[in-house]
Amino acid sequence: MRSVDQHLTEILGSVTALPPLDLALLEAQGTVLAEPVSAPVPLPPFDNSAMDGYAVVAADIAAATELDPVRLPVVGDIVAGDSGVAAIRPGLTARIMTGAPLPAGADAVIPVEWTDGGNATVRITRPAPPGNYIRRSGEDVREGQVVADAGMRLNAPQIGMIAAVGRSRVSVRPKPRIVVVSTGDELREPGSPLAPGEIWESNSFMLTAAVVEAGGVGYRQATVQDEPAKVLEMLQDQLVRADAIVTTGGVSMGTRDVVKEVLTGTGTVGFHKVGMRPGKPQGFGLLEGTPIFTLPGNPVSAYVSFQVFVRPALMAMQGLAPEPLPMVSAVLAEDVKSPAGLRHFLRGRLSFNQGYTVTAADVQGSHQLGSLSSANALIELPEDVEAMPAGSHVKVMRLPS
Ligand SMILES: Nc1nc2c(c(=O)[nH]1)N[C@H]1C(S)=C(S)[C@@H](COP(=O)(O)OP(=O)(O)OC[C@H]3O[C@@H](n4cnc5c(N)ncnc54)[C@H](O)[C@@H]3O)O[C@H]1N2
Ligand code: MOO
Repeated sequence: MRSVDQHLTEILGSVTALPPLDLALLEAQGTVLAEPVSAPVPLPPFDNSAMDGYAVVAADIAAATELDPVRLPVVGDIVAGDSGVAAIRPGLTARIMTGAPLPAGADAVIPVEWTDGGNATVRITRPAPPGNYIRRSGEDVREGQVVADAGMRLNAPQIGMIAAVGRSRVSVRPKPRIVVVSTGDELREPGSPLAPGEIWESNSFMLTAAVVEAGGVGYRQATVQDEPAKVLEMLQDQLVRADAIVTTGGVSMGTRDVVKEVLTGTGTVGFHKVGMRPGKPQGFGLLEGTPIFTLPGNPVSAYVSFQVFVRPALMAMQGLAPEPLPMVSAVLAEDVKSPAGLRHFLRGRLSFNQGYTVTAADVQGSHQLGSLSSANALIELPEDVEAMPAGSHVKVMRLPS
């Protein structure tokens, strides 16, 4: 039997970051930048007004009050998009709109609310210091500044930032394309009727969704029968569209454990008992250079295996650190038991009230998907722990929410 850490080390030693791809900005949403993006010009590129109002020389209005306003002739109108060649001299003002370039000679902007809004002449009722409501060139981003670094996932703010520095395309690590395959003669498509002995197929739906949650593109492949030639042919057919393949089922000790049968000795695929519960029977290797993860068929085992082994690999393929899901320390609400020598992942409910508390689900069988779907966390108990009393601090992996 190998440990969880040994199995993960083998996996991470075999997967590499996907080669960068040049994508149009919106196509790059959710991908990870492969190179830093920097600003070719400062932002804002020019000094401009933060308010709709009047550009003035601050000294001209130093004595302005409600009772004794300063009157200034309005010599022009400057709107956003103007070329910025306008200028004023002391004693004059120009009407200016938010985002419009500050005219040469002006050193303050007076919002229209501090004036009578005049067109030819304006009465200003309050003084303002130099710099008032002026947005200076470069005060957002300096010329040459890196605004998004390699390794950053492109969410809405980063996409906005990259557009704001004038870039329409970016070099990114594409989302890994993961083909998810279920095997089992007993499996039927949801929506179709069940004959005796059959169940509705759920693993491939769950894991295709988990791939998306981990930043990949999931391709759900229809279930194949437990027939060795068909399984191998289907897996080989999938290689053209897969950066990795994830299978569930057919990897333990049964007479029809077809995934194990056809992949043993194929490529570099190896099968191991891993010291964890759930998720003991695992397979991993490269099939014509493509990573393949053969996860156990019990639904909870498949899910936990995905989070523990496949997710970190997906991170690495995106050029990210192979992080586990976020972990927090929580206080156990009740006593728990754990099998000796195995890392135990218990489904639980994590709640926050000044600190985190976690309650293990009542049932923990690896076929009991109900307790996974109502869990929001996995309690991770180390191999050397056999019991933990209520009140102990435990490591808890938060499930994607
Ligand atoms: N003699 C032994 N038997 C088993 C062992 C063992 O060590 N010795 N290990 C057990 C453990 S632990 C697990 S986990 C399972 C893994 O079995 P397989 O990976 O071979 O999976 P299957 O036998 O195909 O299925 C197991 C179980 O899960 C259901 N299943 C499978 N695929 C799906 C799916 N896509 N959607 C929903 N449910 C699925 C399947 O019907 C079975 O009930 O082996 C134990 N046995
Ligand atoms: O290890 Mo199996 O994956 O628990 O049910």
